[in-house]
Amino acid sequence: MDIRFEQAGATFGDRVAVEPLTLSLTERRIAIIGLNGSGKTTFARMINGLVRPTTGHVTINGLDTVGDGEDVRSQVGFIFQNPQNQIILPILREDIALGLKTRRLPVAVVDDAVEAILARFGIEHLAARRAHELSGGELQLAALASVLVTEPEIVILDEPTNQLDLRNRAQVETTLRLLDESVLVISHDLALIEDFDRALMFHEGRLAADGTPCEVIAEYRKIAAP
Ligand SMILES: Nc1ncnc2c1ncn2[C@@H]1O[C@H](COP(=O)(O)OP(=O)(O)OP(=O)(O)O)[C@@H](O)[C@H]1O
Repeated sequence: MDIRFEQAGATFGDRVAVEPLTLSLTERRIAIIGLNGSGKTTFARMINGLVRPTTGHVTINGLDTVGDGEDVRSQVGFIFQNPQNQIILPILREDIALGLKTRRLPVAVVDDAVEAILARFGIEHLAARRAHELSGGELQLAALASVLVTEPEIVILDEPTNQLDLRNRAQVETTLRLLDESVLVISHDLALIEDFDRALMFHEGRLAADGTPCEVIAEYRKIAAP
């Protein structure tokens, strides 16, 4: 994977959410940390084109997030802070199949892919369940399955362990550890990201630290200290 920001920044009205920055991300597991409102989600949304840069360019494997938006979104899966907002169809199996059906793939291909992803996450028993009945952890895994079934190269997760109990948190943590895809994780859960390949810290819209999780977490503790 090759994510490049070239003097790319984002403003909403006169509010600067992400100041223009230039960087290249090629590591497989990247963490994004920082205080509330520091620009993490905006930065992540710029990667799949959900937020267009107001200055500069963002490219993913050479594709521009604005000019090649559709191709970019097929390469970058995004799992939102509240996975319940992501599940569209009531029955989980149908929801997981949706992303493939919109690509007009043959039914047998869709069915095989859905069964494979359910098995990969060990959630076959949830396939016929209604999404609104699922627990937070089950829903988090279901949202991951719905995104990964379309085989994106990069997966972005916005606070994947937020509001999860210890058991569900461990389940999601293990799942993340075993993913083959490149992952970018926004998290306030520092234990989750401590063995990642690289960490970025945002502060007041600026990329304020970039290095190993150990180095960046130390910077974060400094700015978070009262
Ligand atoms: N759609 C929007 N319209 C206006 N302002 C926005 C919008 N999205 C984000 N902002 C502002 O941009 C800044 C950065 O927000 P962002 O959601 O990127 O922060 P964050 O670091 O992800 O925060 P948190 O940890 O609380 O989720 C904030 O001041 C926020 O109010």
